[in-house]
Amino acid sequence: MGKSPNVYSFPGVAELAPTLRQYVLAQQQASIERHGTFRVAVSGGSLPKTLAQALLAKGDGTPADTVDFNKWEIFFADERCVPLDHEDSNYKLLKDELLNKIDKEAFGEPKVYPIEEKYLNDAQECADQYEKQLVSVFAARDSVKLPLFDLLLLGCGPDGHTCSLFPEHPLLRETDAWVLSISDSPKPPPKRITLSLPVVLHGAKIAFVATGAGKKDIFKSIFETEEGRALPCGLVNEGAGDKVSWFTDNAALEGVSVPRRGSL
Ligand SMILES: O=C(O)[C@H](O)[C@@H](O)[C@H](O)[C@H](O)COP(=O)(O)O
Repeated sequence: MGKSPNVYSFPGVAELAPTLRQYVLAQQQASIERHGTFRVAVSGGSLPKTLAQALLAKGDGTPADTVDFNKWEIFFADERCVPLDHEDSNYKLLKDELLNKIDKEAFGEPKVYPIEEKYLNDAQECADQYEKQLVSVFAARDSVKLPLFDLLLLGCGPDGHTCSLFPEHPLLRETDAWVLSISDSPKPPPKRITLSLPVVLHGAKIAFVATGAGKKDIFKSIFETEEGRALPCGLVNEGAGDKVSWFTDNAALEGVSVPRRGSL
């Protein structure tokens, strides 16, 4: 890819949120201009909370600073195979943190694509059916090789995983399927579905949101070492170059040698 990812660093989440908002709304605007909707994939973890902080903030009222949720189509970059009202569900997390708090009168309502509960017992079936949902939105598999998300909003685990793509896992080598199942996730719960690495890399923009001193070691590895470049987050950096942006904080980047900026 050649070009490096953009790394943005802030004193903390409160300072990061307005820039994340600006970034997401710029992608929203560009996507609506391109094709009338904004197709986003989101992860679980700490992301929904930070995203809510960014998106539920009071804008300045201009179109460029207004979230147009009616145009949003939200998918899950990864999901746990549990009922949608289960404490482990990424859908529930997003609903509790963001969706339920949207002022729908003012900002509209996103179309959300959760996994289908009837397939929960079989992770592979759950993944296949989720892929079918993607096919129905992004066009038939025979007409597009990969779905094109306008924006993927992802986390970075302490081992360098992203979505439910874990270090050295065979799923990282999958080149055909759009959505994969995993039954031995090292992070509980074990049964999950995840977008494949080629789908992530194909995204128009990819943003990692990861903060706190707990990320220091893994950031050092990802940004400074060969080994780290082979971890799932490192592979996204390598494969998607400057389509990737990292929204992080000074605590996570302490002692990490990577060029960073404090604004877009
Ligand atoms: O379903 C999941 O487990 C998440 O999608 C996962 O991939 C998460 O994004 C990372 O583990 C980072 O989590 P934090 O943001 O909490 O560090």
